[in-house]
Amino acid sequence: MPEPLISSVKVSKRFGELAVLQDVDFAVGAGEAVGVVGPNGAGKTTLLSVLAGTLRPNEGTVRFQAEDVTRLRADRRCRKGIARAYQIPRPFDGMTVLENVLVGATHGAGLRGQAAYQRCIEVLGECALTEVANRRAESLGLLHRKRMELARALATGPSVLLLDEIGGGLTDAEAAELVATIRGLHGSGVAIVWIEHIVHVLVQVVQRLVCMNAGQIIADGAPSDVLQDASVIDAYLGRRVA
Ligand SMILES: Nc1ncnc2c1ncn2[C@@H]1O[C@H](COP(=O)(O)OP(=O)(O)OP(=O)(O)O)[C@@H](O)[C@H]1O
Repeated sequence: MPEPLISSVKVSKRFGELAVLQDVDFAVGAGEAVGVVGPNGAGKTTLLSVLAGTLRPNEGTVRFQAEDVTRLRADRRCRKGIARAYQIPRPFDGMTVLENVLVGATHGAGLRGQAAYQRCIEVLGECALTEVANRRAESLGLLHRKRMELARALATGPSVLLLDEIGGGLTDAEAAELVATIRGLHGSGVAIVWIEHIVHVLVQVVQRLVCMNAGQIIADGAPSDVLQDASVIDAYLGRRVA
């Protein structure tokens, strides 16, 4: 087996007495798109935080590009190529869309001057934000805010993009537009780990689905197989999905 791009190896995380992750082995290959589903409180966001470096596991290791990054801070991991976009976009108000994305290019990727600006122009295009580049972030609607959250993460030049329920709150038409954008990003070679409760949206992008329950991975495989897995139906879906 080749070394995965990013992985957790026997990762456990506790909050006080609460065991939120238990011995979780999770691996994503370069350029792969993996969806993560599971009931509320299953530990999905915690796993993403452990991969991104905003949470330190109690046991186990996180590896990225064949390096043990368990003790590396989130900003250092970002420089190496691990970027994260949040469910609730966190724009810098008072700044334009372009300026927000520039923060990702300068602080996240360490680019300066023309190189940073050029990266932003490319990313704004990839995220269909060119037309609103000079608008203030706080004036944007939800879909554009989500796109900007993506663009800021993308401007850091990631090899893997960690997405946490980025489809939440969108209409079906808006979600379809976001799917098209994320498919484009994946097509350009960025690996994607996407937590999402809207399963029919998720499976339009990912080739592999992981289901978590009570801090453990209970299924991992092709989306069609995982969605028919009896333990996944029991723990999460409640019924078979077509
Ligand atoms: N900082 C924290 N301190 C204490 N408990 C926490 C903390 N963060 C998460 N938890 C608890 O850990 C458990 C797992 O939370 P997590 O957010 O990882 O679940 P999730 O699968 O992402 O759920 P959801 O689908 O609702 O977002 C929950 O019981 C949650 O309340």
